[in-house]
Amino acid sequence: MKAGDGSAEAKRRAGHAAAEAVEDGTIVGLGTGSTAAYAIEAIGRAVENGLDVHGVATSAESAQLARECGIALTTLAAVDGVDLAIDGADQVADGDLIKGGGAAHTREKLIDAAADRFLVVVDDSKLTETLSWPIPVAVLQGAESVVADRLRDLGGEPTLREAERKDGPVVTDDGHLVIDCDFGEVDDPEELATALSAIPGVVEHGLFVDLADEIYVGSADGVDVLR
Ligand SMILES: O=C[C@H](O)[C@H](O)[C@H](O)COP(=O)(O)O
Repeated sequence: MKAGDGSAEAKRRAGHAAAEAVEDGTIVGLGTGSTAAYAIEAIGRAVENGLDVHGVATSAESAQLARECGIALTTLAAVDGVDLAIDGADQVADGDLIKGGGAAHTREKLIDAAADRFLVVVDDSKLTETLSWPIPVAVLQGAESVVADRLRDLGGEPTLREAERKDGPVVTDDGHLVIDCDFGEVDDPEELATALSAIPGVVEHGLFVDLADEIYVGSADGVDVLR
């Protein structure tokens, strides 16, 4: 499940601009998805030219790309902190995000929230007035039907995410299932985020409230940075 239909050029611009914020000797959170991939590739080119960084990957996908790009990897457990994280988003409204279109939001939130500075990279198709994209909710295996009932109690329409080119549901890098829950327009993201986090069996949800420090928005004209 993927959001938006932004141009590759707009994504590339956002990813490359954010990668310029990476400083020598730092620990960098490496986001997941097609836009974050442009940032990872740009960091990789900087590493080839002598930049010394260690990456903390938010998914198997970003770890693989980082290795291909020559970026040394470490883990959250092995470092004192993350200096900067660069990650994509499926929808952005008033600085809040919906993430998890690639089912990576659990590790993404852990690493993005741990970073001193969290840069979001999106193309301009992701910007909206009010968040309304179905919210990805990672759940423990076996908890999907009780969590779905609780999501309906909150006014949502839950759908278990089905895998492509595999029978059955999507299983995340950490072995969880994903329910995409449509709440329509989310007027109070913080209230909904708190309610989702309180459901037993929910591992993590894709509402990222008040976490982003800067949002790099790529478009046909260039890059705007929203703070
Ligand atoms: O789980 C996936 C992540 O949250 C991605 O960062 C998000 O889906 C955006 O991906 P893309 O840049 O490919 O639209």
